[in-house]
Amino acid sequence: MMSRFDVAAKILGLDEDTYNMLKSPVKQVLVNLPVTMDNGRINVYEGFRVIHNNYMGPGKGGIRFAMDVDLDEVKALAAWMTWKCAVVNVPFGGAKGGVKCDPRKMSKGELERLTRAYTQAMADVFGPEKDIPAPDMGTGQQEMAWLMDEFSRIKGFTNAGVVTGKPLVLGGSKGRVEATGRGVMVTCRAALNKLKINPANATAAVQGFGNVGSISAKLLESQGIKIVAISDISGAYYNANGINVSEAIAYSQANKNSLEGYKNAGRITNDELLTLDVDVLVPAALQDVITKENAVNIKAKLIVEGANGPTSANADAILKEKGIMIVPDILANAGGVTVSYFEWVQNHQGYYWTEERVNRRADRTMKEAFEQVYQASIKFNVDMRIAAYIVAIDKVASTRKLLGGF
Ligand SMILES: NC(=O)C1=CN([C@@H]2O[C@H](COP(=O)(O)OP(=O)(O)OC[C@H]3O[C@@H](n4cnc5c(N)ncnc54)[C@H](O)[C@@H]3O)[C@@H](O)[C@H]2O)C=CC1
Ligand SMILES: O=C(O)CCC(=O)C(=O)O
Repeated sequence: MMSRFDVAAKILGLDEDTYNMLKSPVKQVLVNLPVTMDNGRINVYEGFRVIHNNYMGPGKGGIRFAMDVDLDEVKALAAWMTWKCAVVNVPFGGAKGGVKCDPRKMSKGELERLTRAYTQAMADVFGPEKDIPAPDMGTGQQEMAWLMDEFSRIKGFTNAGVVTGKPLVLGGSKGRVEATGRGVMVTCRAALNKLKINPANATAAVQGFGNVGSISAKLLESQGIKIVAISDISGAYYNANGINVSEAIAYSQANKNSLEGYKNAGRITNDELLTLDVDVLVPAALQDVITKENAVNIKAKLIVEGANGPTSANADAILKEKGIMIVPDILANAGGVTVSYFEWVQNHQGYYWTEERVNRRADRTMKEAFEQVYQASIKFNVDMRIAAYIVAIDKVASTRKLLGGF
């Protein structure tokens, strides 16, 4: 995060005071969460919440349940949220949370107790006008429902706007589940258009088959793009004739959210998927999967980053040299936070929008953001990632100057 920030800040001529204010998080909270397990023992989990910045509005960002979460990762993810919200003009600052745990090895009851313990510990941090969490890796609608319930109990009244990505019956927004993948599809189409590649003749490989990966694959397929490879933590699956994504989703759902044993494709590794001869590569699982080691072998003409931080900083230069266009994470996956913002607006209005309205507004936001970043890349003669940082840092820095107060 910092290496890209530094490049963009230098091009923008950011003054040292503003640079110093933007580079560090405004708040970092670390908690230990004792949780009674089903066997009666107590496990203590480490939890984090970082608010990177709140100049543009309350903190906003997901909660990650994963074994490798640590403070450094959450700090980077929170900063990315600041830049992401600015790129799509969502009036929020950046935040992120995490709990070091393996949700796949926990029962539903254990996950509920953990989510409630985390919410209790963060009750003074969260708030609809302060810091608004959402789902990220390892969490989804159910965790958001528990979080809303626990927060509402603590505050003594129903508080829907404290969290987004909720189930519809609790004040969730239509279109939020699909929003991140939809944004990937919209920005992918915009990029293919610039590259003069017809989607009907294009092939794609998608890494990760959770919320972002599976829906990106499904929506890219709906645009005529042939999905030749998909993957999840169990491995990667390749079929040169195209994978039927709806069928793969149904298989995964019936198989405890795993593609393990998926038969209608040959087995390859997650690393092999990244270097397939395809037009579009969508990394939609983990960070740092595209490295300086494998970047030289990447054959895709376009990378659309569904995941946060999938490309390491030193791989960028190699990809640029190879002429590969990247739609960077802070643009490509911003459809999720855009519809989270719409959800928060609907919670405040107490009036709920149709799916058609949500999608139309989100698509427009994503197309406009793509074009703004694309134009900045031409104006400053930089790649799309640095252009996105330039657009975002400029907005946040100008807001800081208007706020004054020093
Ligand atoms: N859910 C959302 O709305 C948003 C998510 N993101 C980012 O997208 C990425 C994926 O998030 P979600 O889809 O929400 O998570 P998820 O938990 O729904 O799915 C994660 C997927 O990654 C796979 N995976 C895990 N370890 C893997 C490995 N070593 N190799 C290959 N695949 C592996 C899992 O099997 C699963 O299919 C993360 O980087 C997240 O921060 C970004 C913006 C919004
Ligand atoms: O929907 C949101 O508020 C944030 C989602 C998120 O964590 C992300 O975009 O990385």
